[in-house]
Amino acid sequence: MKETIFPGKTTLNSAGLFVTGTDTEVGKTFVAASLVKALKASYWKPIQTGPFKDHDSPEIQRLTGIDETSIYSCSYSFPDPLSPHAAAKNVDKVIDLENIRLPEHGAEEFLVVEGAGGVLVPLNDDFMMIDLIVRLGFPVVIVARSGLGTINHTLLTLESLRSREINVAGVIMNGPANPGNRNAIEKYGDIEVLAELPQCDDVSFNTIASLKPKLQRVTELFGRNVNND
Ligand SMILES: Nc1ncnc2c1ncn2[C@@H]1O[C@H](COP(=O)(O)OP(=O)(O)OP(=O)(O)O)[C@@H](O)[C@H]1O
Ligand SMILES: C[C@H](N)[C@H](N)CCCCCC(=O)O
Ligand SMILES: [Mg+2]
Repeated sequence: MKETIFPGKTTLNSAGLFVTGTDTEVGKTFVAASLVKALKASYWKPIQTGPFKDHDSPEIQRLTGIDETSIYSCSYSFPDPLSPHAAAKNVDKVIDLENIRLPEHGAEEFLVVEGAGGVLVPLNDDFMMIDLIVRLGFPVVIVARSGLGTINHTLLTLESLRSREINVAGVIMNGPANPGNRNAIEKYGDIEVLAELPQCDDVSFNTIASLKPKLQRVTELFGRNVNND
C-alpha cells in the first residue's frame, strides 16, 4: 500500500472537499453520501441536470438521513439529462459562474460538494467544471471505477486537475476490489487511493452507514475524526 503522499500533513486545512469523478455514473453520489456520513458533513450539488427522479440531493438525504437544512440548493438545475452546457441551452439559459457561490455555512460545518460528470464537462462556451473547481478552491477527491479502463481515465483526470494546480487529496475507487488497478493508479498517478468502496447489492441508508470504517483515512486527512452518534 502506498505511503500517504501527505507525510508532513496530518490534515488538510479545508472547510470542505469537491467530489469529482472519472465519468458520469461512476458513483460520485454514492461516495459523496458515504463521505457526508463519515465526515458529518453538509452537501451541495451546484449544477444538476436530468429529471427530478434522478436528482442527487434527494438521494443524499435518502442515503444519509441528514437534515434537509444540511443539503444546499443547486445553483442551476435543468431537466434534460445532458452535459450542463447543453441542458442549459435547451431551455435558453447560460450558466454563469458568477452565480455559483459557496452557500453560507457554519464555521464548523464541513461541505461535500459534488460535480456533474467529470472535470472537463462544459458549463458554457468559456468554462468547464474544472474552472468551477478552481473557483471554489476545495481539495478534490476523484471517484474512479475499479475495473478495466479506470487507470487511463483516472490518470487523465489527475493530469487535468494538476495542470490547474488543483490540490488533489486522493482517489476513491468504487466497485469490486482490484489491487492491480489500485497499485497502478498510485504508482503512475503518484496519488493515494484513500478508500476502496465495494460493489453493494443494495444502496440504502444501512449500506452507506456500514462503509464508515472504510473512510478512516479520509476522516484523518480532513481532520474530521468526529465521534459520530
Ligand atoms: N458501489 C456501488 N454499489 C452498488 N451500486 C452503486 C455503487 N456505486 C454507485 N452505485 C449505483 O450506480 C448508479 C450511479 O451512481 P451515482 O449516481 O453515484 O453516479 P454519479 O457519478 O453520481 O452520477 P452523476 O454524474 O449523474 O452525478 C446509482 O444507481 C448508484 O446507486
Ligand atoms: C445526466 C448525468 N447524470 C449528469 N448529471 C451529467 C453528465 C454530463 C456528462 C457530459 C459528458 O461527459 O459527455
Ligand atoms: Mg451524482
